[in-house]
Amino acid sequence: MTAKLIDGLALSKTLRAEVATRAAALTARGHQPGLAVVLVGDNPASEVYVRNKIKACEDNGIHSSYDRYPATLSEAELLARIDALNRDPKIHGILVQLPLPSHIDSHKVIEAIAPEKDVDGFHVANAGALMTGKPLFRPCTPYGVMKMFEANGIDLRGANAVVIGRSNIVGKPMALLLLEAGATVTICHSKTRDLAAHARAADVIVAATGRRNLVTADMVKPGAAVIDVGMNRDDAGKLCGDVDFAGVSAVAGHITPVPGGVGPMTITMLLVNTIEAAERSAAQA
Ligand SMILES: Nc1nc2c(c(=O)[nH]1)N[C@@H](CN(C=O)c1ccc(C(=O)N[C@@H](CCC(=O)O)C(=O)O)cc1)CN2
Repeated sequence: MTAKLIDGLALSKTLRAEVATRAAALTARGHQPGLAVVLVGDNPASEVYVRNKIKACEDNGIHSSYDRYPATLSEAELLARIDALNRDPKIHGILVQLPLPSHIDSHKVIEAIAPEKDVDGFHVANAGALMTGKPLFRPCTPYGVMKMFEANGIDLRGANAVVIGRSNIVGKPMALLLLEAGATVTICHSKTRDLAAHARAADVIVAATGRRNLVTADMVKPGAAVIDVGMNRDDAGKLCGDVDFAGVSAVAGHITPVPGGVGPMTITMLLVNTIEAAERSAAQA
């Protein structure tokens, strides 16, 4: 079997066109959507992601502001800036790029963002609401993965889904979204005793560990959908995921590439969440 490629760039193009249409409609009514992007420190990967987010806003009719701070910024200074952005009517979404420098408590920072502007969906109010099925925003990466399932006709009802990784950003919300869609969900992680046995029983695998080649062909049931959220570098410095792409492609039914898979969808869903925030705000004006 050769797996069907799930192309995150192509799906992003379609979804971003819808975002641009909604942004234009809001702008015509005097409510241009606005996203505030905040970056602290000089993590090179974060710089790339932030640059791509700002460019995606520009390309699709969303106004963006960019606060770029040195790693020496204090937690109090960052909290004061978030407070100002919470009160700025031109800003509908606030994105604080993670990770933050270690002297800043990222939980405190996320909790300072107004839940109705928390387009990352990380605030405890949105995380809790995700648990009960009614979040204002779904976290962008797992939300993007759900769109990939939908666009490729992958039926999750009754499917065995294995999520590898238990981060607040990907693993935990991913598991909740799969559960909401009717899958039987297992969350595996670094302490899981027999990862291969869990993975082999799965119709759907979402790998989000940051460990290169963690998922190999012998761990995949023929025909399974394999979604790679990993972002690693191989020995030659080339970007790669958590899945042995060449080996697993020969067994899986669907597979996402890295790059060009989940990554672009993360940015696309940030735009979608920002539009939704702006539409809610316009509806209340
Ligand atoms: N505040 C947030 N911080 C972080 C998030 C997040 O959703 N919100 N997620 C990750 C990083 N991330 C978004 O910020 C992200 C990762 C990867 C990509 C992406 O487009 N990857 C490309 C390759 C890019 C490259 O060449 O390096 C791809 O896979 O094709 C976008 C966003 C942690 N922090």
